[in-house]
Amino acid sequence: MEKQGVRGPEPRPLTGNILDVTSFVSHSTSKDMDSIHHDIVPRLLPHYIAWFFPSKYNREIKSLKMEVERLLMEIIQSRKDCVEIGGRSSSYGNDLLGMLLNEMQKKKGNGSFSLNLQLIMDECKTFFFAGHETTALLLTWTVMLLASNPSWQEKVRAEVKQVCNGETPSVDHLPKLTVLNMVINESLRLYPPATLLPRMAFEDFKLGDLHIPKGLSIWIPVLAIHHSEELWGKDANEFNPDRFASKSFAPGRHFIPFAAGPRNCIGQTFAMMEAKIILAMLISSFSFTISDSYRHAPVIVLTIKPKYGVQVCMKPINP
Ligand code: HEM
Repeated sequence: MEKQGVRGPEPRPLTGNILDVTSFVSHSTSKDMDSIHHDIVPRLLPHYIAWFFPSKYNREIKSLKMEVERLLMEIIQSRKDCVEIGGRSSSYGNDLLGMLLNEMQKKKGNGSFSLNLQLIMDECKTFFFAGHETTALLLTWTVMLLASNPSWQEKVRAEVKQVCNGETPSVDHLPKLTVLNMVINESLRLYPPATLLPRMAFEDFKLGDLHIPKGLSIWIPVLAIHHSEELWGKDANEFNPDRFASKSFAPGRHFIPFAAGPRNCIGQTFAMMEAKIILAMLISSFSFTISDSYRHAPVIVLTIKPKYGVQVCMKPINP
């Protein structure tokens, strides 16, 4: 990790978190199904009971759920009104919600699987949940890394200046922002927003020396894989975007921030495009350093978040 100009505590590797994750995974794959059930069911039972208990917390969750559904229903209804009442439009729109509503209308009454409003609302919730915090965290950690590594910040700024030439970044510019792409990949490697991928074995199979029985839950430890010295070398815990410059680098094997295979992230290209545009705009308008009040404390609560936030000092750059 470069140290020039870094104020406040130096970002530290994530060893503690990685060990926790690894030990959980090896624990859960080395036991047979029966003992796992014996272990896990008693541990989870209080949580199930707590879930249905009408506590203040549970009442708040339910009321927030209703509020989200009410807001979504309002948006859906206004789209429907445009087409069905006013005849102001022949389509529900060309965004995701519009496409789902158009599909629901087409399939109505033809006997095949049809979408209903509840399913559409659930899809909207999935996309919001899957797409919002993950992208926000990618931006947060990348800003922290750039603020702590001024020479990489300069390299990205010079590239954006040369490629975009003062224009707002467009779809034509994005493939040319290769240094920015390397920095984003390195940020996703060090701080993958989705730290674990839960899977379940649908049939018995062998994984190396391990026998995996049908029905076993397997948690793929993304964070541990991304920090493995065996896979990434001695500097696995350091910020070194250059590792992504190599042509021999094979995405999808050791680098899985968006998972891999048929259930990988459907929003991957969108998220990368969004991140590149936002970071390119930010870096061409501001220079930033990490604040003295920043405390490096990544915590894992499904995603990996900075416990005390990321405070940076921003200075406008005169064009
Ligand atoms: C940096 C940003 C993002 C990261 C790191 C990320 C990561 C992931 C990962 C790891 C999965 C697989 C989860 C699993 O298999 O257990 C996933 C699935 C998914 N993501 Fe993303 N995601 C990001 C942004 C987005 C965005 C912007 C959207 C939507 C606009 C999105 C929508 C989805 C959806 C719908 C799925 C479920 C796909 C399926 O099950 O077939 N994600 N994401």
